[in-house]
Amino acid sequence: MIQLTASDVGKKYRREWVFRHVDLQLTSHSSPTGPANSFTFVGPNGSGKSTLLQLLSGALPTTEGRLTYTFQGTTIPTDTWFQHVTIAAPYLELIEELTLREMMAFHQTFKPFKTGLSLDEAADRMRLSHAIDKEIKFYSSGMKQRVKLGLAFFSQAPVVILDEPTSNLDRQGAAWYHEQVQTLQPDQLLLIGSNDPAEYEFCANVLDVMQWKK
Ligand SMILES: Nc1ncnc2c1ncn2[C@@H]1O[C@H](COP(=O)(O)OP(=O)(O)OP(=O)(O)O)[C@@H](O)[C@H]1O
Repeated sequence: MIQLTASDVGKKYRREWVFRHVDLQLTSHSSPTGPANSFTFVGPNGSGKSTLLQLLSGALPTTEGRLTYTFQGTTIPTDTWFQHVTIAAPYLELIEELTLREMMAFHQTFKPFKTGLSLDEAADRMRLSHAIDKEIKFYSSGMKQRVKLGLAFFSQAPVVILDEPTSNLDRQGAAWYHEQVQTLQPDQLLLIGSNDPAEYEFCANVLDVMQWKK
């Protein structure tokens, strides 16, 4: 079981607080069956969803308060937390000079895929078999988004963070996203940042970041 705890966390850019006094306990399911447990952070543009997700991923430091991470009962040092997290977000770019095959092989040098998933199978699950040997710079924005999401869905990571997951996806792409979410395992924890109710309709835990802006 994976657990993230935020205790009185706040983030300030220059002189402005984005949010303060965030207390959270985010835990994956302890039962070995069923879908992954998920939490969605909602709020208007600029309210701090992406900032909070980046803090929780360990990519940004907090200004005040404390984040603690435990995996299977053991506390994980902050500087190795990133090994447990996979993230897909608009501000995280793919290496566009690589082909999809090369991108997936590179990604797996630090985040292996779930056991047994080959590169060809992964491309097939992204619906990108036909473009596996094409450089990503020649992909459409929807194809790139499927690559970002696929890398997150298929990685063997206990925490999956998706910021604006269906941006650039058409209706078929959005349906594909919903299918893939269902394949996350019960011992994985899914965290979403969203403004679009259709992307988190399955999620039982919806948290408005505006509550931490007072
Ligand atoms: N690197 C930065 N330096 C200074 N201010 C920043 C930085 N990143 C974000 N901010 C500010 O922090 C606030 C929260 O931004 P954030 O991107 O987290 O919001 P968001 O809820 O994800 O917005 P959106 O829905 O538009 O993606 C905004 O006021 C933004 O201008």
